[in-house]
Amino acid sequence: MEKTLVILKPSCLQRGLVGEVTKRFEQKGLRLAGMKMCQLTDDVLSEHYAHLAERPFFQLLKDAMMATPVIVCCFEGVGAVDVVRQMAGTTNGRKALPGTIRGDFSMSSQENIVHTSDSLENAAIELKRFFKDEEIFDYKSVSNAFIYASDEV
Ligand SMILES: Nc1ncnc2c1ncn2[C@@H]1O[C@H](COP(=O)(O)OP(=O)(O)OP(=O)(O)O)[C@@H](O)[C@H]1O
Repeated sequence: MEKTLVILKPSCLQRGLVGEVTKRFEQKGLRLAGMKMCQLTDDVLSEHYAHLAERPFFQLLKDAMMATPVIVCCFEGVGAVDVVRQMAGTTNGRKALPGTIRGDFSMSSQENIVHTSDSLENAAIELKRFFKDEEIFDYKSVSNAFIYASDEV
């Protein structure tokens, strides 16, 4: 089953939106396969945001991501990477469409509530960055009765 990384950013925790954001993904039909609270470090953020290293806001972004712990989540489902990305909305909260997480809860490019993997390839890299293999639950290991109905067996 396709898996993607979601980071509930410090802005999500500070605004008290953890339940709301998680609820949206769950209600959509995505399945939570991993979740933990952790304090990010400058080193891991430099790796995670390496594509932004030359941007003027790079250090500010890293500082904002270390302002409080974050919650890293693994959601899974058919087409999960694109579904989650669409639900998050575009980077700038002021431009994100209403109905998306950023469109509904952010007025900022930086403090935009969630990070979501932007491709299947990056999702695999990012999940490895933030989770040990054993921290991702394998739903196939339990009875079929627990497997959420989906168009993929
Ligand atoms: N112009 C900006 N000013 C301040 N922060 C920014 C700006 N552009 C991007 N960021 C921050 O850097 C993060 C990563 O930027 P990127 O261009 O990869 O956007 P994204 O793929 O929509 O976001 P994410 O990777 O967090 O899902 C953004 O989510 C945001 O927090």
